[in-house]
Amino acid sequence: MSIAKQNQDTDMMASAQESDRLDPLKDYRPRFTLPEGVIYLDGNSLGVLPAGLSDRMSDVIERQWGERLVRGWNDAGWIDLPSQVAGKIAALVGAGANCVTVGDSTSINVFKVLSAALSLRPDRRVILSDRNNFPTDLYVADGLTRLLGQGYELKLATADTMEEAVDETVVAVLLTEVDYRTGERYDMEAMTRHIHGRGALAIWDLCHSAGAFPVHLDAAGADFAIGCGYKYLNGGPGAPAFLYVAERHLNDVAPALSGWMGHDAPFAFTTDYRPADGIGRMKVGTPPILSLSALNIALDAFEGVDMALVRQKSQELCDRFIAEVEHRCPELELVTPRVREQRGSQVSFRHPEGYAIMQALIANGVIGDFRAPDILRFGMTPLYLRHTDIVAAAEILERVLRQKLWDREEYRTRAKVT
Ligand SMILES: Cc1ncc(COP(=O)(O)O)c(C=O)c1O
Ligand SMILES: Nc1c(O)cccc1C(=O)C[C@H](N)C(=O)O
Repeated sequence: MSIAKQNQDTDMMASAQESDRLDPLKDYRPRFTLPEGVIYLDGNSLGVLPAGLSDRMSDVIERQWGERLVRGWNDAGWIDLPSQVAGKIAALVGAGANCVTVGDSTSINVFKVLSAALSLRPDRRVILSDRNNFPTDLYVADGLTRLLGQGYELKLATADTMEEAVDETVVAVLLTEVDYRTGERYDMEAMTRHIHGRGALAIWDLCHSAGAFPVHLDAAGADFAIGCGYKYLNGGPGAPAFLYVAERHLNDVAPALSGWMGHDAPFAFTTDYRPADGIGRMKVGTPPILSLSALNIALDAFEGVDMALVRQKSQELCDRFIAEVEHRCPELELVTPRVREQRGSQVSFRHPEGYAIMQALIANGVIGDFRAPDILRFGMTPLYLRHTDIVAAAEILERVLRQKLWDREEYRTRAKVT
């Protein structure tokens, strides 16, 4: 290695150390349990384990469930747990607490909000989405149009053509704020305004937004939103998802999944369905108390956190990672926008051997993930990542490439889950 490069590397590490020293979020790291010897850059797929969660879950399992048994619905407050968790999530996504509910998966919630949106504008027949949206959103939207028939259809555009594609046939536009592959971010407020200008409804998927940076659903005028609990919210694998309905629509939406928990009086056990007032009607079945408890506990890690500082640090980590990787690994092509406002909280690079490179990187202690066909994806989670982690991760990535550590058959064999 040249002396000049060595000096530059030393300067970059010194700058990261200084940023860590001054980091206003540094005291939050102990709120998480992080395995030794791992730099975790995949909190955008599955969040880490919050500290103290297992002890608190033992209490839920052994005391609430084991001892209280069915009495737990009342004594342990299980029946109100969805509202309690919804309140915590509402605060993170800029929504009134009465506009959010928690439960089901994101996919199911996509179905619920789409069908609710269609019920508001029966004169229009087109659902519009982004061709690059996360597949489940497209599959569910397509499935719903097939179920409904009657001329309903899903149309697709791209970020460049989206505005133009919102015409007088469109009933709802279903967009993910941050692209799961590239990290590119829609301007939620401007796009929502445009969608409304064309007489359509705006539905936002916040899977890659909630807990990653401040979201302002009410202020942006969004009509509906959904998001998952297991990424930046750290609720654990398969954690319940959330759903938002703007206050102005709360009592007008007709739930397609009219389950008993969304009934006005579930324990009256009447034969006829009468939707609950407000957001309660979007509930379907029995809340999953164990996973909801884990999400509830996980959300405590956000207590007192200034999300503006999270955004600031996330962008610094993204910038630092881009600079480090471009300096060390010129063969990787950046696919995430360089402009801070145009991206979420992840950085992605492209390489034809991306899968094998990611496996070698993971084997060497840096966990990111791979998205087909060729994207290496790195999530930035400011509450527990340090600037020095970013430099160390880039150093290891450089070693994996320079020493061709990825060039092994075992790293080319695709796992079931990537
Ligand atoms: C944008 C987006 N929507 C939806 C999902 C998944 O939905 P579900 O929670 O139903 O698996 C993901 C990731 O899994 C996602 O990235
Ligand atoms: N939900 C996932 C799962 O059940 C298994 C593996 C990964 C995931 C993910 O969250 C993928 C993620 N939505 C993505 O952005 O690629």
